[in-house]
Amino acid sequence: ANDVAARVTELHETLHKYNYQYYVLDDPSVPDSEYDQLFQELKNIESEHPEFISPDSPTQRVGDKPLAAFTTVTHEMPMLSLDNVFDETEFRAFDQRIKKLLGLTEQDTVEFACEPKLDGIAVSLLYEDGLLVRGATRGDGSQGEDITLNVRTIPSIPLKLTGDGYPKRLEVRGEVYMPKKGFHRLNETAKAAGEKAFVNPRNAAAGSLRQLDPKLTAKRPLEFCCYSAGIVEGGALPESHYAVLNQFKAWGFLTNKEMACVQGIDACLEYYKGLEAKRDHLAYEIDGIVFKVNRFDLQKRLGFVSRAPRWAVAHKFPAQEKITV
Ligand SMILES: Cc1ccc(Cn2cc(C(N)=O)ccc2=O)c(C)c1
Repeated sequence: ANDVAARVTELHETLHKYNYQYYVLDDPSVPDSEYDQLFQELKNIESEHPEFISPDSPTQRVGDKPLAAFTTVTHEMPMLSLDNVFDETEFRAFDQRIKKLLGLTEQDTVEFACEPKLDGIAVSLLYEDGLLVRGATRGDGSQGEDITLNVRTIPSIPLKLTGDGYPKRLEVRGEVYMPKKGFHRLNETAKAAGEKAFVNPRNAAAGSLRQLDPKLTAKRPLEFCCYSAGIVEGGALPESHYAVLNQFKAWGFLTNKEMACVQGIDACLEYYKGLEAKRDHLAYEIDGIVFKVNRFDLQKRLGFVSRAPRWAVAHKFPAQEKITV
């Protein structure tokens, strides 16, 4: 039996590696057929030897029975909302306020982390000893719904963290979204089946996460992109936001390949204009750019006003005329 155990371990490690290459690096080293062959081999071993089934096995993503209802999760750390700015004047005022509060001069520049604001659903993922133990929606920021069974079906959400050095308890926050291609394919299928179409990818992602039956969620083309940490216990993270995102990528999470770290508000405006120009060609819908003061020590000095941090804003794009599908 220990050669079965050895083979199971080897299959876990190999499939985990291939998933990472495919979903996080977007650079598979083997054809889908080879992945599928190993996946089927693991499924066969598990059906003959159920004692070898573990929660982090790639075969355990789709739960079999629907929930009667979602239970409520109280976030140990509230999931914050961001202040919006809508134009360059407001954006520059944001930068001025920060420099004033930090005692910086006109000539000084603050380093900002820049990320597209994906138009999806904010989700919290809790990992204990590297294993995914809970997924929850943001809800009202203090309480959300437990959607663990549904987030497990999303291939770009790791069931087990990659590599090592992660904290004992780590909460990873990010956006669950539906890429445009998957959205249009889903609506074609819905229309062909005489079902209602979704108005936009954000609603489609929300509707897919709110399914009580994880088998339905598993059929929806959802992705997860991380954007911050929540709880960190029994370990430490890097000292800046951008470094944390790169660390999350090493631990198995998808990060947005447009993300950048720039010096000063003028560079932020260049980044904003650059991304606005290519917004229609992106594989996913975005409704602005999130700019964060990159260094955590400066974030701490700036703090929050009520629930929104002083150190970050979402700089929104002008609303687009919605095409009716
Ligand atoms: C049959 C089949 C198997 C796998 C996949 C997608 N895919 C590929 C890999 C890979 N190439 O490393 C890894 C994970 C994964 O999910 C598709 C689309 C179809």
